[in-house]
Amino acid sequence: MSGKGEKKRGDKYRGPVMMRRSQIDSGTTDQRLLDSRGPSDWVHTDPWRVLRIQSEFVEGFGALAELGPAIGVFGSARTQPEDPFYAKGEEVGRKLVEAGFAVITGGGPGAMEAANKGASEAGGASIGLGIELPFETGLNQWVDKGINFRYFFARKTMFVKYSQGFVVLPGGVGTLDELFEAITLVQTQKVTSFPVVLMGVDYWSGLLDWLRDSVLAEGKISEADLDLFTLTDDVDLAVRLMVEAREGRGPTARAPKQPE
Ligand SMILES: C/C(=C\CNc1ncnc2c1ncn2[C@@H]1O[C@H](COP(=O)(O)O)[C@@H](O)[C@H]1O)CO
Repeated sequence: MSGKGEKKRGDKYRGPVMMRRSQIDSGTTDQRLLDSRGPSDWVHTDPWRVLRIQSEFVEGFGALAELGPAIGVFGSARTQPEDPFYAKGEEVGRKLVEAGFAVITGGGPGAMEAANKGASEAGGASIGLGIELPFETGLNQWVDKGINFRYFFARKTMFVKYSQGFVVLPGGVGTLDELFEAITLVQTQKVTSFPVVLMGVDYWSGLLDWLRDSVLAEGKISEADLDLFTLTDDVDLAVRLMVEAREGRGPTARAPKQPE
């Protein structure tokens, strides 16, 4: 080597960094990594968390990239196997698979387990996006591919990115959160052609009545927003709406937002 960039005896390189005189430190990068037993407070800092968050996106995208068309199924973690909606969840999972969809759930117990069971027994892709909770439940036994998330928001991104529609079985706050997340994304046209089916007429009617009688009446939503979901007990109808959306002939398709 010659000229300005000439490598001199005594120069020390660490990767692309050259050090001379007082800047030279001892040992190798490997040694510093493997030998260090310093304070560990930094693992609880936000910059470190950002890397963990990033890794959840990387793992999620990597695991689901080749999934093919999928439908998210939400519903109560507390639905017991003897509840009629457990059987309904199984039917939803099975019929979605028969229509060529993968099934994505929260990977937990109850309605999630039911949908995973139906999907797995039908020989389809049964996916569970688990979430770390203070009361650990783990992935249900019918999840055939599972990812465990620390962060709800990373997990939610996976649901929306890899699902082409949602079927929502009766549930509590977790289910309502997922339902309204989906509806917000459709209403604001962040996602298009995205059917959302509320399964269980008796269970969900009160919510729809309130949306119409209070929220719409007070001008907080528009009439068209009430058409963003379909209320039914009919699993075949739910699946048909998903198929129609996949084929681009769904009633839920809204004009895509103009590029900014
Ligand atoms: C409450 C119990 C277990 C909780 N375990 C969960 N595992 C995975 N995902 C969950 C869990 N709890 C809630 N979720 C998510 O929210 C929805 C269900 O919430 P809900 O409040 O029960 O309606 C569900 O779709 C998940 O994505 C032990 O019984």
